[in-house]
Amino acid sequence: MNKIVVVYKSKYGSTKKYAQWIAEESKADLFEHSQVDIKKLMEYDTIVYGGGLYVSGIAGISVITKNYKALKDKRIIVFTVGLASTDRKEVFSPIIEKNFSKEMSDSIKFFHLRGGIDYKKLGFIHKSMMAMLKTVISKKDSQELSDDDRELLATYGKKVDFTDKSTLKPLLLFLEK
Ligand SMILES: Cc1cc2nc3c(=O)[nH]c(=O)nc-3n(C[C@H](O)[C@H](O)[C@H](O)COP(=O)(O)O)c2cc1C
Repeated sequence: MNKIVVVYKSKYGSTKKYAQWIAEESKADLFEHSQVDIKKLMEYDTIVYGGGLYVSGIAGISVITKNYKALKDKRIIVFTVGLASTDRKEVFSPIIEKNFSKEMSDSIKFFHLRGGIDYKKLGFIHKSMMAMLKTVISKKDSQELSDDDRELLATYGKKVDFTDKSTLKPLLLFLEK
């Protein structure tokens, strides 16, 4: 039997929502990342890890990367949840390079999903970081702006939610294999 576990770290809830959907659809066990250790993870054949993106870091990913030696013969799937649109591979290659060794990235299967942001709910540090990012983007020439830059400027200070269950289809199909 293929025993599946979904583990996630979510600061504001988007990653948690996707993790719950995946666990429901694949009848997997579900844990917040602080509830698992290597002993728990070793009980499963397939590990799905989801983390929110914060300045290109994947929240809580060390539970996989630090334990990779013990986990490497398992099927590992990592999904990231961020604001950036997910159709541009060039955005995600550096994120994978930053968070994983070559050995890890060759054997882990990655999926990228869109989350959301509610500026009212951001903590002080995150609010300041987003304000700095807005300042940097605002200084760019308009020809230099990416679609994501334009979207950030248009939605800055507001609430946006791009979470969409249907975007999980490729991940769920992969899990069925
Ligand atoms: C300080 C900060 C940094 C962020 N950095 C990124 C980033 O590098 N790439 C991205 O796509 N989204 C980024 N985001 C957006 C979050 O990834 C997005 O809000 C996501 O839905 C968070 O998921 P969570 O609520 O499950 O933690 C950032 C948000 C904040 C507040």
